[in-house]
Amino acid sequence: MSEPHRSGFACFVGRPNAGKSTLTNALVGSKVAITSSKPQTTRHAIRGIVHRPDSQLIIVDTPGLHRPRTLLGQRLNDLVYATWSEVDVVGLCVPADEKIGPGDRYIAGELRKVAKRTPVIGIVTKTDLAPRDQVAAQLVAMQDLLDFAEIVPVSAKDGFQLDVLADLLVKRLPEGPELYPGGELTDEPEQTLVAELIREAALEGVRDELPHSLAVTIEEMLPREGRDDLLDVHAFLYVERPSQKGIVLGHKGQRLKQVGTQARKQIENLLGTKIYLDLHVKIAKDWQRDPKQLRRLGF
Ligand SMILES: Nc1nc2c(ncn2[C@@H]2O[C@H](COP(=O)(O)OP(=O)(O)OP(=O)(O)O)[C@@H](O)[C@H]2O)c(=O)[nH]1
Repeated sequence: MSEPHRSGFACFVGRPNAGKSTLTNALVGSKVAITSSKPQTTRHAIRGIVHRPDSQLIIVDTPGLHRPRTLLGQRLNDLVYATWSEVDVVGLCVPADEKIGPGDRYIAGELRKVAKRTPVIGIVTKTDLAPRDQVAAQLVAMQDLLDFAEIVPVSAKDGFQLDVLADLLVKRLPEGPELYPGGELTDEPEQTLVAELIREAALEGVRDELPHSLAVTIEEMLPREGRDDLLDVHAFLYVERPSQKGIVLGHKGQRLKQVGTQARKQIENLLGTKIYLDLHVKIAKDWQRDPKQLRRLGF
C-alpha cells in the first residue's frame, strides 16, 4: 500500500543568523525570504511550499524572537508564539560553527513553554562551515537543549541532507490533500502579517468561542490616491456560522469597531504609516474542510 498524502505547516526557529531563511529557500527551491549577513532581516511571516508527489509542506518564516523591549517587539513575539502552536512541526536551528549559548536556550525554553505539544526537530545548520568532529560535537550538545523528536545536520549551501530533513518534517504532518494545488505561491508577505494582526485582534477575548473558525483575507492594500502617508486596507473576516458573525460584530457592531481600532494601531506600528482600515464580516460555510476555500483564505 502506498503512503497517504500529507500536508501541513512547519516553521523554523533559532537565534538571528542561524540560517533559517536560507534553509527555507533551499528547501523550497526558489527565493522567497530575504537573506542578509546582518541579523534580524526576517520580519514577516513568509511562506514557502515544498511541493512533492507525496506531500505538501508549507513553511512559515516567522520573525526572530527577541527579549521584548518594545510593544512592537512584544507583538512580533506574540505572532511567533501563535505560529508555534499552530504549525504541525517546528525546526529549531543552531549553526554548526557556533557554540550553543543563552540565545538558543532562551528560544528552546520558550518553545517548550508555549508549544508543548508541537514536535520539534533539532537542526544543526551550516555544516559546510565546520569540520566533521565539530558537527558531531554539536549534535551531542543539542541533546541537552531540548527533547527533540529528531536531530539532523544540514547545509543549505551545498544541499547536504536537505532531502532527509524534508522527509523528517513531512513525517510529522497530518494526512490531507494539497492545500495549495500545484504548489502555487501567491502570498504577499506583508499582507499575511496584516491579516494575522487583524485575526489576533478579532480573537481577543473570544478565543474559546471562535478558536479556529475565523480567517482573514486582505482584499486590497493600496496607498490613498494623492497621499503617500495613508494606506487603505480592506479586509474580510470569514466565520462559519451566523452566530459567529454576531460574536465578531458585537452589539450594534461595537466589538468590530474596537477590533478595527486595535488592529489599526498594530498595523500602523508595523508598517510605519497611517492606515484606514475597513473590515467586513462574511460567512464562508465549512471553509476549514474545503481546500479551495482555504487557499483563497491564504492557508
Ligand atoms: N556557509 C553557509 N552559510 C549559510 C548557510 N545557511 C545560511 N548561511 C549564511 O548565514 C547568514 C544568515 O543566514 P539567514 O538565512 O539569513 O539566517 P536567519 O536565521 O534567517 O537570520 P534572521 O533573519 O536574522 O533571523 C547568511 O549570510 C547566509 O548566507 C549554510 O548552510 N552554509
